[in-house]
Amino acid sequence: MAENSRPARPVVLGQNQYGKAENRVVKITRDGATHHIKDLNVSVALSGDMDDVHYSGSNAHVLPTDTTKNTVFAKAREHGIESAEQFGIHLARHFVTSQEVIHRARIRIEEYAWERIESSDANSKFIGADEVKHSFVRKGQETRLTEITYDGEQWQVISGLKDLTVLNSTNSEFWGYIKDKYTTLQEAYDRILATSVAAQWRFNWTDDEQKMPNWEKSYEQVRKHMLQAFAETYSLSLQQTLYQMGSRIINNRSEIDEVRFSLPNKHHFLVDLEPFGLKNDNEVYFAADRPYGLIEGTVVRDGCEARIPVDMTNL
Ligand SMILES: O=c1[nH]c(=O)c2[nH]c(=O)[nH]c2[nH]1
Repeated sequence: MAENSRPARPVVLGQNQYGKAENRVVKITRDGATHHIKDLNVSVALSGDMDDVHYSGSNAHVLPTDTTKNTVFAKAREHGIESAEQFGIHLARHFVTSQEVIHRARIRIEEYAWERIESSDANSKFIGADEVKHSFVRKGQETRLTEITYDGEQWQVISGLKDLTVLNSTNSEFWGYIKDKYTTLQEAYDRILATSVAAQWRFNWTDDEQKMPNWEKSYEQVRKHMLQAFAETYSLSLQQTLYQMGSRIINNRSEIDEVRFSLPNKHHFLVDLEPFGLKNDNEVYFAADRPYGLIEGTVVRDGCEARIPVDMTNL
């Protein structure tokens, strides 16, 4: 057989590519008290001289997918994420120019957009700004919910929302918890706190003699108070934040007697970049999707009954 010619094969390998898909990288850039967030889902697909690994199992030309994952996180720190396009171009160039055997890189990126949470009047006077500088709500509408029950005499209206995703890039700690022989969690003194809020609230309008609430205004105000309480609470646990969100609603909205929350703790783990000689001072995070802590609870006006079914909020 002539050198470089391929052996005759009855079955021939066609197009192929490989890499790590869906690297969930969150980059926080701190400009004093003002934080900026970039939240990406980055998928890497590489192709090149990959015949051998398929035909014979030789890995000599394989840059491990694990390395492509590490590269995404390290480059987020080293190069920064100005835009998804700029980051994708940088990554693709890196893979193709740093490894002779890689001839083509395809980088696909989904970007999740966030906007800042507006401050309450009291807090904006306190911090001197209309927005909380480290608090964000995911763009895109949440789903609004309602359930109405009528038995010919009494009304029960429970309204709510789901998929309202919020994030604080600072002002969250978690420490002082039970440690048993299975505990490995390190105490956190400055962590990301993120959740996708599912909440339901019960109106105290129960009969036609009572003045009916303004449902539209009520929804808008509940949502606002919920977001502001999330943003403005210095949190020692998601449980504490849950209670603050509920009590802010109960204290500000006389038409509501009870709120129930189901709050998944959307964990963001600081990526260890030390092996690549990089410091990671609360900048680059891996946004894990599962498993997640699930924090649930009811907040009720003193003297009122809790009637929202415990397992309703996950629907
Ligand atoms: O806010 C939190 N509450 C918990 O109960 C908990 N448990 C955990 O591992 N992390 C956290 N965070």
